[in-house]
Amino acid sequence: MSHCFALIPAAGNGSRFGAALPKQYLTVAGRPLIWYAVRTLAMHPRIRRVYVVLSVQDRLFDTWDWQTEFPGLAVLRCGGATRAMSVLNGLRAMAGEVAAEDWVLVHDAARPCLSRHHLDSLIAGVEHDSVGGILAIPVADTLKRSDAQGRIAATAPREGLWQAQTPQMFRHALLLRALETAVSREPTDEAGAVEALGLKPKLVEGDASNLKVTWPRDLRLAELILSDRGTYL
Ligand SMILES: Nc1ccn([C@@H]2O[C@H](COP(=O)(O)OP(=O)(O)OP(=O)(O)O)[C@@H](O)[C@H]2O)c(=O)n1
Ligand SMILES: C[C@](O)(CO)[C@H](O)COP(=O)(O)O
Repeated sequence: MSHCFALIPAAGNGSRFGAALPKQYLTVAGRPLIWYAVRTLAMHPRIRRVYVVLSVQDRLFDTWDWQTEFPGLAVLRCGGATRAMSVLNGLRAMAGEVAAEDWVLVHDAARPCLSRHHLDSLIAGVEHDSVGGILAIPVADTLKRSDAQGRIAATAPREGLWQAQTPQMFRHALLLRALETAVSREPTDEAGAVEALGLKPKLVEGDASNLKVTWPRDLRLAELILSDRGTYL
């Protein structure tokens, strides 16, 4: 039977957020933002181990006592210049412990509102799939294409469009091959690299609560979601 592992790329610097420190280390209810994703993944009964990929220059991760709460957490100091490079380096570093057919669930450090329910849906939806798949949500709003003056150039059809989220779940060997092939093109997610092999990952419907903290306004929304769920302990 294939096992499931989680890989959290956390080597970004949050340039769009624009804080004094990388957004994964901003404090949310007394804990670093990344703690919430680590906690949900580490507590899921199907996930054998959680790996975190840090920048080699990272001096902030170790200011939190991770080992008391999450003794199995594995820290890989091999982040790269792009998200794809960080994930690829992480996959290479975990290769000794993870079999080719094992599943790897890649999840952004900046998506703190991942829930047990999201993980259950993704694993159930993908574990018997031959390619793998991702959480995503169908586009709900009417889409407008802008011109250079910030005016509407066209209304774009939204049929068949989804917003990609994480986790993105693929077998270790397939994802490694996909990223080794595509990394120089800087795919913004794992599915993009797998698609470039000519494969069609599965879309598993998630929900908008699994948002990514990209801009400062996203942080308040994430805090409200976590607080509403009683996730603050
Ligand atoms: N070189 C990089 C860039 C990003 N990430 C990680 O990829 C995830 C999603 O990326 P994004 O929101 O783009 O984060 P940042 O790169 O930090 O933000 P920005 O693009 O605004 O600089 C985050 O967990 C981030 O830490 C990474 O591990 N290595
Ligand atoms: C992986 C991702 O979170 C899926 O939405 C996204 O692609 C991350 O990259 P971006 O920098 O926000 O484009």
